[in-house]
Amino acid sequence: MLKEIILKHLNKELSNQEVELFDLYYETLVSYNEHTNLTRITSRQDADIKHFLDSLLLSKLYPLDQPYRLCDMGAGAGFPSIPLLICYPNLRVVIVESQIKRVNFLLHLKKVLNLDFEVVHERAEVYAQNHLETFDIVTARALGELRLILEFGVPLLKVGGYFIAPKGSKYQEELDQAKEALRKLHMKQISSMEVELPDESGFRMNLLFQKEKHASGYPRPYAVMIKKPL
Ligand SMILES: C[S@@+](CC[C@H](N)C(=O)[O-])C[C@H]1O[C@@H](n2cnc3c(N)ncnc32)[C@H](O)[C@@H]1O
Repeated sequence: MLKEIILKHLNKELSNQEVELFDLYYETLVSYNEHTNLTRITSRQDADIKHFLDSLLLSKLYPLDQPYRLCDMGAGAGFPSIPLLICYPNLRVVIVESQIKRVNFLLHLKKVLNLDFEVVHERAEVYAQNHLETFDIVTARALGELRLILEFGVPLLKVGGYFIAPKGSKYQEELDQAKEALRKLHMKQISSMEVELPDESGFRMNLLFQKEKHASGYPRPYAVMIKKPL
């Protein structure tokens, strides 16, 4: 059960209201998924671990108890930002998602859960060009390799803001490849947290970076980023 999983791995007691919201989130996701493909993870046990717990683990990297502006790039069906918002309703969440079917699901979910967040139908790198230095925290799960998502997301951060990157077993390779991106975007690695998800559900390396200075000229157009990665 989610309550036990969260208590065990996050030492956090979910309130009845939070449990009800997660139940409703799960039901809404699974029933919408019957006509619109959003996720392959549909059993309750898998959703609890691979979606809800995995998202909430990010709260261990940095305290989220302030009204931070948080941007979740490519959130798909709402991960990791919606579980974080359920437990930290003080957050001011903006989701930037490029696929309309996922945007429509998120707007439906917003009504069903009666949560306050913004959904923008746009590519993250385009949104970033028009919203430089506006967020305290930027995150993205399964959106792309680290150096690419850093170029998408770091320009959105205020100086002093944090970039949170949940990564898998290839994290070291991605970190090595991202050296130049981290240098050019003035990002310093602050911490990392390694987690084995329960029930052999996979390995996680959650990475936390802080922005030291704003670098102008980023993000570059997508075609340039792909042709000449930082
Ligand atoms: C693999 S899914 C991951 C979804 C979610 N973050 C998760 O972990 O379950 C990647 C998502 O990013 C979206 N996406 C891909 N490229 C994007 C971009 N440039 N800007 C915004 N969203 C993007 C896709 O539509 C998709 O919903």
